[in-house]
Amino acid sequence: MDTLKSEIKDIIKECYPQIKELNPAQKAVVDSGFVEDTTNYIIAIPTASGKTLLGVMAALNTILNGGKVVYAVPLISIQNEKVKEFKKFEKFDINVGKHPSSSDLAVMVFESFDAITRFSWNTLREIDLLIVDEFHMIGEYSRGPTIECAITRSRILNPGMRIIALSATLQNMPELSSWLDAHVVEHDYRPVPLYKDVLTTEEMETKNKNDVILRVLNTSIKESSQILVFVSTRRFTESLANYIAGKIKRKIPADKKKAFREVAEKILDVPKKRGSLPTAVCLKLAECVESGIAFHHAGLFDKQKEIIEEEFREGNLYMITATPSLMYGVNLPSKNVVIRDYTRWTSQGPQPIPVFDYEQMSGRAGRPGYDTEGYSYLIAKSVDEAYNLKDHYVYGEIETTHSKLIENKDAVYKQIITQIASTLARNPQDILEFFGSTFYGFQMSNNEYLSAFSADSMEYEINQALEFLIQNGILQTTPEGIKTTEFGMLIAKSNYAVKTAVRLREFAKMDGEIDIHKLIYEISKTPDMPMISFKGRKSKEPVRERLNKEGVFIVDIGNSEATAATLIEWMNERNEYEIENAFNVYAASTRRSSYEASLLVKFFKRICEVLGVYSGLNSLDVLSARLYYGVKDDIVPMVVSIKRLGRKRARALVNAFGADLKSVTKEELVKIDGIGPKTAEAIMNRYKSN
Ligand SMILES: Nc1ncnc2c1ncn2[C@@H]1O[C@H](COP(=O)(O)OP(=O)(O)OP(=O)(O)O)[C@@H](O)[C@H]1O
Repeated sequence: MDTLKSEIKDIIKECYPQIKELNPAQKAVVDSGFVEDTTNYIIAIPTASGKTLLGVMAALNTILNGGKVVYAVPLISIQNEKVKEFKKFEKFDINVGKHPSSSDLAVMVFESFDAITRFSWNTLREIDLLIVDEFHMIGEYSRGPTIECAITRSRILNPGMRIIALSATLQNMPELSSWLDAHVVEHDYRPVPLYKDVLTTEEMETKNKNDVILRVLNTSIKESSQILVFVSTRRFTESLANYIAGKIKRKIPADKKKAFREVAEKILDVPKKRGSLPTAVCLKLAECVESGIAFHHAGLFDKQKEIIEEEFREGNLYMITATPSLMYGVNLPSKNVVIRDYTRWTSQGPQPIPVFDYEQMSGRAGRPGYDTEGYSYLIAKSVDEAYNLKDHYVYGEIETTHSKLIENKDAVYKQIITQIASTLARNPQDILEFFGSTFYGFQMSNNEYLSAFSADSMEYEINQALEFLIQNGILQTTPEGIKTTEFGMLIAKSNYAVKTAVRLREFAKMDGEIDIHKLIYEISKTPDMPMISFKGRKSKEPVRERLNKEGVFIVDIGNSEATAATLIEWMNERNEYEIENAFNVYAASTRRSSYEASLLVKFFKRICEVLGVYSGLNSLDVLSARLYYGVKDDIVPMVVSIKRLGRKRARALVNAFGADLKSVTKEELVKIDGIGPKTAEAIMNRYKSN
C-alpha cells in the first residue's frame, strides 16, 4: 500500500481495519500503476480475492481529485451490500449513494446505469470513472446486453470517462480488452487455496450420490466446517435436504440441536409476521433446519433466504442445498462445495453446465479468514464418468465469453428503440454503426470466419427488428428519419421487455370493456412477471377451475396460469398458506409477484392512454391497488388512505364497523386486534378530514 497516496491509505486503514496488507493479487494490480493511471483496465482475479478494494482505491483517487464515480453492479442485493460497505467513506466527506447526481460515489445496478446512458446525458458526462463489478456477466443472456450497450453508449457520449472492469478470469480476455481499449491485470491468487476433485460412488462404496454427500457432510461436521451443495432444481434442494436431515437427525449434539431449533423458529416466524400460517414449504424447511440442513431457492420468502445465509455465516447450519441462483450475488463461502448436478434442463433437454459456471460455484469453497483450504467436489457414478468430469471440468478450459446481444431478440429491439428515442440514431445506418461498436460487433468483425459476412448478417438482423418495431407501432418512418411513436417512447422509458408491451398493446386494442381477470392472465404471460411455479407433480386442476370461474378457459395449465390464479386469490384476500394449499404452488413469492403485477397494470393503463383507449381506465387504478395490497374492492379506499394499515386490520375494521368509520370512537377502534392508539389516531384523522 506504500505507493498509494496518504489520504487513500488513511481512508482504507480507517474503513477496512481488518486489511493489514495487500494480498499478492492486489499488489500486482497496484504495482501496475492502475490507481493513478487514466486508461481503462480489466482486473481479473478469482472470487473473494479482494477486487472490491482495488475498485475502491481507484474510486478514492478519482474522488480526491474532484471527480465523480459510478460503481455498477448486476444485482440489487450487491448494490445494497456495497452501499453499506462504502457508507463508511462519508466520514471523509465523500458522498455515497445510488445516483451520481447526488453522490461522489454512486453504486448503481446495470439497468439504472443503462438508463442514464439513454436519457440523462448531462449526468453521464459528469462521470469520470465507471467501475463495472462482475464484468464477466457481459456474456450472460439477460444482463449481458444491458451492460454491453450501456458501456458502448457511454463511450460514445462521454469518451473521457475511464472504465475499470472487475472480472472473473475469462478465456478470451485479449478480445475483451481490445474492445475496451483496456490494460489487463490477471492473477490467480486465492486467499484460500482451492482443491477441486471428483468423488465416485464406487470408490466411496455408496449406492448413490446423496450418500456420497452424506459422507462429505459427516467429515465436515467432525472438523466443524460446512458444506454447500448445488443441485439443478428447487425440488431437488428440498428432497436432498430432507434425505440428509433424516439421516443425521438422531446424531445432533444437544448444543447444536438448540442452535438449530432457534433458527427453525426464525424461519417459521416469517410467514407469521405476514399474517399467514407457515406454508408446507416453510414447515419442511423448518424440519430440515432442526437437523442443521437448509434448502435455499427462489420459492422461499426473501426474509427466510436472508436468515439461512446469515445463520450459515454464523456457523449455525451444517449444510445448505441450493440452486445455482445462489451463485450470483450472495457472498456465501463454505469450506466444502459439492456440485451434485452438472447438467441443467434447457429447451434442448438436459445440457452440461458451462465450465465457467462450475468455476463460479467451485470458487465458493474456502472461507477467507476461517478455512486454510477449500474443497469443491463433483460426483460420478463410475470411474469412467469421473475421468470425463475431471477432464472437462476440473482441468477444463472455461468457455469463450460471447456477446448475447443478437441472440437476445428483446435486447436488439430495446437497443434499437433506445438509439432512436435518444436521437442517437435516425436511420438503419446509424443503428448499424452502434451495433458495430458493441462487443458483439467487435467479435463479429474480428472473427476470421465471421467477418466476411458479419456486416450483412447484422444488417439482416437489424432490418428484421426494424420491421417488427414499425409493424407493432413502436417506431415510425418520418421525413426526418425514423422516430419512436408515443407507444415506443413509453417502452424506451420503461425497463419492460418489448414483448410485454406488445402483448399488452394487443390486449388493449381488443373490443369491449376491459375484463380485469383476462388482463391479469395476459400480465401473467409476460416475460416481466415473476412466475409462481407449481410444486412437483401435483394436480393442476384447482388452477384451471379457479380461472374458469372468472371466465378464463385454458387447455394447458402451466406456471403462467398458476401465477394468474395466485394473483386472483391474493387480491381476494387469501394468504400464502391458503394459496399454496389450494393450488400446490410455491406461494412464498406471492407478494413480489403481486407487487410487479400492480406495476404492470399501471403500465397497461399508460398503454391504453397512448392508444386512446379510455373506457374503464379508472377500474385499472382499483385493480392495481387490489394487487398491491391484496384486497377486495370495498377496502381499497381504506388501505390506500391509511399508511401501513394493511389488509388484515382493514378487513377487521370493516367487519366490525362497516366501511364508514366516521362515527366510530377511538375507544371502540383500539378494541380491534392490532389497532393501537397511534393507528386509531390515524384512522380518526383520516375520517375526520372527510
Ligand atoms: N488484503 C486483504 N486482506 C484481508 N482481507 C481482505 C483483503 N482484501 C479484501 N479483503 C476482504 O476479503 C473479503 C472479500 O473481498 P471482496 O468482496 O473484495 O472480494 P471480491 O473479489 O470482490 O469477491 P467477489 O468476486 O465475490 O465479488 C472482503 O471482506 C474484503 O474486505
